[in-house]
Amino acid sequence: MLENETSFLQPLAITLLAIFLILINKTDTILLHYITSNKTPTPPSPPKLPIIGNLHQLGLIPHRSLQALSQCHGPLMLLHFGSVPVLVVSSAEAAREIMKTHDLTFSDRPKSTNFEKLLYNYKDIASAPYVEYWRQVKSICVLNLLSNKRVRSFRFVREEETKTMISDIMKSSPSVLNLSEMFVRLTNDVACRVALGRKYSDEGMKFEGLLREFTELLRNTNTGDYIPWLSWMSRVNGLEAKLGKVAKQFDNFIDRVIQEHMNCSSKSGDDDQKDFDMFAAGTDTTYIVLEWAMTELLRHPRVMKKLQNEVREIVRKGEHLTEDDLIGMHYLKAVIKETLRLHPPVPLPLRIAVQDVEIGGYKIKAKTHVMINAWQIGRDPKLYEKPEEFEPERFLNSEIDYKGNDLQLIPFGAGRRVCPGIQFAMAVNEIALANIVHKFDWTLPGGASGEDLDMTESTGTTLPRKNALRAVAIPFSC
Ligand code: HEM
Repeated sequence: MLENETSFLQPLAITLLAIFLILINKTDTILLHYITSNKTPTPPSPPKLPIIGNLHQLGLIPHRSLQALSQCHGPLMLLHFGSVPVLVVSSAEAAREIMKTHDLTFSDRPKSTNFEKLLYNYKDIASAPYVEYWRQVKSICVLNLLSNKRVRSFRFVREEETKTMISDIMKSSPSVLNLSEMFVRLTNDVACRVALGRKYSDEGMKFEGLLREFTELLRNTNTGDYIPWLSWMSRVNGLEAKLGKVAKQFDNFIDRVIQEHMNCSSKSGDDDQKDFDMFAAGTDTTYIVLEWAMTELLRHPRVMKKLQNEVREIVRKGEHLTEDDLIGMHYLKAVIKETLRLHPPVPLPLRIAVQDVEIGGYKIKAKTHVMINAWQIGRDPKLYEKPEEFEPERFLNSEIDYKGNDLQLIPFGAGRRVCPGIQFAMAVNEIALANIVHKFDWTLPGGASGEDLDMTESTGTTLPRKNALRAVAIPFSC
């Protein structure tokens, strides 16, 4: 019986073992198939060179070179700047994935030696890591300086400084004016008065020169950030020494400001810390809007005339233009919006992935830098008719806004790290532009035509004109 049973069990055991082995083999194959078919690809990449990766493809005007590359490789492409992977985002849908859907994953900023040296080891809001410190300083800054209420309360500063600019223009008419310089001074003076209690431009070129060097250094990138073993270059080419010098001078300046505040017992040292961003993020962007708006108006006499008509109808000649008058100036707002679409002062806002994530079917690894091509998105023919034309009318009856809700227009970014200075910047720009076109008619030096106006863009993280904008003001007489 037992023998019989054994003889029955033996083939059964062999059969079971065989089934088991087949199953294992099958499971293995299924698993392998699953793994291979589920292996998420990385975004398309143009071929790269050893050591420098794709850095050579950036050219002098990166947002334009990246636009050309994305036309071959798509709205999500992976480049390598030296050893650093950089995801370049070139469509509104892809930007939505980064700045809205996966905002938390991309809530950090890449490190930069220049920011580290100039901004007290990332103590400013714009480059601070996404931690409690960032949350606190951003809310202090918004509460004290940038909320709607606070921005409204600084109205008299904007009106006074605009008046000073208009009277300077009046004095120099009909000579050729450097408008770029005037716009820089206006925005710096407003920012200094609001954040530091007084302006410093009346101390002559020393302060303005320091601010210029400071913002230029922040605009530039350091080779060592992308190719670490080449970081010695900044010692040889003088960049490190310059960073040290400017950081020291800026530190002395801030010390002086704090001392002045303490003497007046009006502000605490902590309060002054939040003020750095007024220079780092605020002034090097706001004036750029005025610069390009006037450039486009000089190139498009039809738009200039239409804007002047609107402003001059609301505020008659000889009357004083105030912020109350801006409410009805819809064309003015459309002109500024159109300027922000074509010339976003920060063309390539930067983020960094804090963890692995899948975007648009592609795998993005933690620590990948992200560049959102806001400049290209604003010129996307799928989103805008005749995208290269300056036509403020497109925004007259449009709901599209620039506050970060409509990803097709993101000059101020979007999501958690959106710019908190939108109201501040727009308030300065609107009153300044309205006054400039209200009080003067404008021509180009030597009677040049608008079509001949040089449109070359500067290079760097912000996008001013390469060459200063010069024009002639003729006081409006009838
Ligand atoms: C037209 C003028 C301005 C433009 C176009 C602009 C643009 C931007 C952009 C694109 C960002 C990055 C947003 C993102 O990553 O999503 C940013 C961040 C920032 N901006 Fe502005 N900005 C302007 C004016 C200002 C002003 C006037 C201030 C302050 C007075 C300011 C303060 C900041 C700060 C503190 C951040 C960092 C926010 C963060 O990282 O959480 N900006 N800005």
